[in-house]
Amino acid sequence: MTMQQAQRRHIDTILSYTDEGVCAALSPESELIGRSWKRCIDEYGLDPSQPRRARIVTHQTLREHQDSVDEFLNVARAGVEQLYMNIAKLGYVLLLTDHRGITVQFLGDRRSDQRLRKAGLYLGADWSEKYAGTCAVGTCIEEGQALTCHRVDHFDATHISLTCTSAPILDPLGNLLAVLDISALDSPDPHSSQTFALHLTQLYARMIEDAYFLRRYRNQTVFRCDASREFVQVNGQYLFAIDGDGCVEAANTAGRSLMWSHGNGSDTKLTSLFECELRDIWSIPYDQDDQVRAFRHCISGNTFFAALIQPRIKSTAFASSDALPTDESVPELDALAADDPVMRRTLGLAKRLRNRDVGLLVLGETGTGKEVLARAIHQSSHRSRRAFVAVNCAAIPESLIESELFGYVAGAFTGARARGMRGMIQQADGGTLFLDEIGDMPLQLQTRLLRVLAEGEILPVGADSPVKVNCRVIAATHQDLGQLIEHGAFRADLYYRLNGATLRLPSLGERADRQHVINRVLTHLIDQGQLPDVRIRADAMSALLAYDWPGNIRQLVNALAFAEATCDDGQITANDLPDECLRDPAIAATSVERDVDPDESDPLLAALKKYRWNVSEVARRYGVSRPTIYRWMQQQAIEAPRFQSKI
Ligand SMILES: Nc1ncnc2c1ncn2[C@@H]1O[C@H](COP(=O)(O)OP(=O)(O)OP(=O)(O)O)[C@@H](O)[C@H]1O
Repeated sequence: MTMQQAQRRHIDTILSYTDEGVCAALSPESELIGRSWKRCIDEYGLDPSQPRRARIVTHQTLREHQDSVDEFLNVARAGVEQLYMNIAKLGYVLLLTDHRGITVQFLGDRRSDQRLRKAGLYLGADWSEKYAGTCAVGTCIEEGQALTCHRVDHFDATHISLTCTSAPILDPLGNLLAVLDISALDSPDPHSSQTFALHLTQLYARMIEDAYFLRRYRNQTVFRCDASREFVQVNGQYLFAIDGDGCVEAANTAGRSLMWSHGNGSDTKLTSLFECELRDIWSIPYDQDDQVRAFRHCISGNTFFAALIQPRIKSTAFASSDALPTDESVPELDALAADDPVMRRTLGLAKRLRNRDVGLLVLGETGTGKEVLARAIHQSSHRSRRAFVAVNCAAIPESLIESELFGYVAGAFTGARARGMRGMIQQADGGTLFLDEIGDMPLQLQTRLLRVLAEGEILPVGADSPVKVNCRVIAATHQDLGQLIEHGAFRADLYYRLNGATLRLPSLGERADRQHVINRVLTHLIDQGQLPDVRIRADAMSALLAYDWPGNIRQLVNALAFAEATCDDGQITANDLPDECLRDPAIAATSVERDVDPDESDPLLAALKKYRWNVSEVARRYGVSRPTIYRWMQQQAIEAPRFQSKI
């Protein structure tokens, strides 16, 4: 049969499948192929009688797809090349696609270039099911499992001479990251000829996935275990990145399946997965020959052998407050809190990491003091003699942020300074770069920033050669970066690069040491010459402690400045505080109303009359400040009678 005849026959098969919903050519185990054909017809509206040419995306689009998995591609390279060496002689080519099915890496025989390109076995080829129809990559993406799409399993008649085998590669959180595929232009007829290809592809996909996992969690302790004592160190199947309390922060696919078998997908402690105590885990020696210990799995009762993989930066693995001493005194950091448990933990971690070059991510609501913490870390570190450069990614217009951050050379663009400009990253050389509101950094710049962090060099706008920089990066945000990653607005690899450790700042309303913060902020404002020497009286302190501070420490700073401007004799009383810091005025009003003239329809006017237009007294009764009473009077057009005091 000629190729044309075979294609014609295939089109007929699919058309009859469309009409009858069954196909004798599909074996029962091809249920998944049948489902994909159905999707092609019902969901994507593909027409089997109109075979499509392979779609190769433009160079620019390819770059964008490659950039989005940049760090992963670096890790995957060795595994991909090794697999290709094993299969090239058998006539296979290798494709690595991103999670959308775009081929971001390709290894094939140059001599067959033309044929491969035509068949879509090429860099930049789009193998999404939506475009290419049923195929190994696209169907693997949709079904989330490894498969072989052999010859007439393909939907599109152009592909029926191909045999393709794909396996998914997941990131440490279980999301699809990439698809590994091996394909051949020609192959023997039986489907079973590809069984070995399927096993090999799955094996390498797992190896690459694990290499990426270990890379991502290189700064953390990884608990690696396997049913075989001999294999655990070379190729242990189950990987768990753990913190100092033995909590699992991430697991590879095999590890996750062990957790699920436990009926607990997240928040699992190793001590509830295996019959052991925390000290049994930490007593596994890192540096001795016999590094393996046996543990019994709680559910199955099976024995697993475990080893620990040491973090590259030891201290980040010991997030637990009892794993390392935290009583070291670091005045710059100690000053930020008194007795609040969350702050104690945060500052303990900051102390341990202040002299490490690991990226830090500071999380907290707006105004909780993220920049203040970043400065304190810088001041207490060996970088303190060099610059601390703060960049607010949300405040710089998108059009300027690139040149502000990376700088530019003379004549780089119209309007540029004649001598060029050193960007903020370069200004922070030797010191600390604080990237505030990192969640607002445009995606394209995230890619460039990732390179800076990975390679320690920047390329100013318009420059030919990169410049070396060595700065410690502390990033901060009040946004949920996990959600931004899910919506494609933030790069997962940048997140992991920035997040060597997370430092959380509680909101002011939650802090057990609010009084310390209030006193410290006041002292700070006075020391800085921003306020004269004032004192907070007890009634004001009670009100400040009772308030929930939605604007956190920034709001506190403003409230104290306001109160100082209103107070007499350098003493801040409750009356001097802004309204919002006091009791709800409506509630206050009801208590005032009780003892004023019931015939007066306006309670404020009644109160003013009752207290002989003594605004301070009325304010005190309402529990608000004098300016508030004046504002209310203005709003209600109430005018105080002239010479009231003489009446
Ligand atoms: N421990 C502190 N002592 C004195 N002042 C503080 C302290 N923490 C924060 N502040 C003050 O509170 C204000 C807000 O602090 P900062 O800018 O660090 O908050 P932030 O969390 O970075 O805010 P944003 O999310 O809006 O960027 C600043 O005026 C800062 O000086």
